[in-house]
Order: sequence, then C-alpha cells, then structure tokens
Amino acid sequence: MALEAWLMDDSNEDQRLPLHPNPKELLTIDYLAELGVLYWKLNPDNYEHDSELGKIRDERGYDYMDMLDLCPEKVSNYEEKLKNFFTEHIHKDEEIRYCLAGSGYFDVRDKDDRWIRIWMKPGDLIVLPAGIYHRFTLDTGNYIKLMRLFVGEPVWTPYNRPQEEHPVRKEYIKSLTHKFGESIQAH
Ligand SMILES: CSCCC(=O)C(=O)O
Ligand SMILES: [Fe+2]
Repeated sequence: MALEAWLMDDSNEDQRLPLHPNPKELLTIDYLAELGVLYWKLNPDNYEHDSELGKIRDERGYDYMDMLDLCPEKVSNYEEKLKNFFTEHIHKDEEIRYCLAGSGYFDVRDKDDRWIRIWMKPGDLIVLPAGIYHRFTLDTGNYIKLMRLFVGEPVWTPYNRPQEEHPVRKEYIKSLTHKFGESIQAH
C-alpha cells in the first residue's frame, strides 16, 4: 500500500479522526515532494538488518537513531507531549520519522497554507523539511512506535507558529517560491 495523504476538512472534530472531505481524494507522493516532504516504504519487520534503510541513512547522513514508543507507560509527561506534538511548529532541521508499529497522523501545511494529513503506518518513513509547519496526532488506534533519525546530535526543539521571521522558515518559503513562482502566499 502506498502512503495515504489527503487535504483535511475544516471541521473541529476529534483530531484523532481522519477528517477528510467526502469523497476522500488521495494526494500523490509527487505533490508531497513539491513541499519538500520525502517518503519511502520499507519493511518494518526487518528494520534492524534493512539494507534499504541503511542506504538512506548513509546517503543522508542520519547517524543518530532512537525509538519513540508512544504509550503512557513508556513516555513521561505523555499527555503534555501529545499536546505539544499537536501544536503547529517548525524545526531548524529535518524531522525524520519511520513508523514501525501502530499509526498516526502527521499534518503539514501546503503552499497555500492548507493542512495535508499524512497517515503513517508500519513501513512508512517520512522526512519533513526544516521550516515546514507541521503537527502530529495519534489516530483512533491510540498507539504508534516511531524510529527517529537525525544528522549528528539530535535537537528536537519546536518553534511554534508564527515563525515568519525565522531564517529557516524564510529559507523554506524561498525553496517553495523557486518551485511554484511568486503565487504562493506568505503567512
Ligand atoms: C511523535 S513525533 C512527531 C511530533 C513532532 O512534530 C516532533 O516531535 O517535533
Ligand atoms: Fe516536529
């Protein structure tokens, strides 16, 4: 199964629901790539010996790795963390997440500032570019196990919106402008 991603509807319903307009229109990997979001489908059962994962890590310099097993028993300040994950933010670096079990939603803003919901399931590896506004929520399954990758010593600091003057945000907007021309909105 390929990655499922869709434009979200504007309802204020439970964040853990899919929240897609009916009928659901799936977005393509190419559409995500235009926003700078990268995607691979890997075999999650084999992550410890996966040469494909090894190749991605080598090529992109992801020498740091840890696991985030998102359940109340294993994570301190569980509720607070979930709340922070769902607060719209950027980072100075890429956010790289590989789903090994469970599922959840990464929401990213598209070039017109609309929410795109990316449904992460076992085997899905995504890279969010530095400077993209995003957030994360569990889905109704209430559980996800993620591998986190990073180049060098990890820095997970979120910078909550608005960040229009942040150099990394400006750089990201510039990269979009190169792709889409001047039609994109600055927010
Ligand atoms: C659950 S990992 C994704 C949440 C997030 O955006 C972050 O950690 O910065
Ligand atoms: Fe983040």
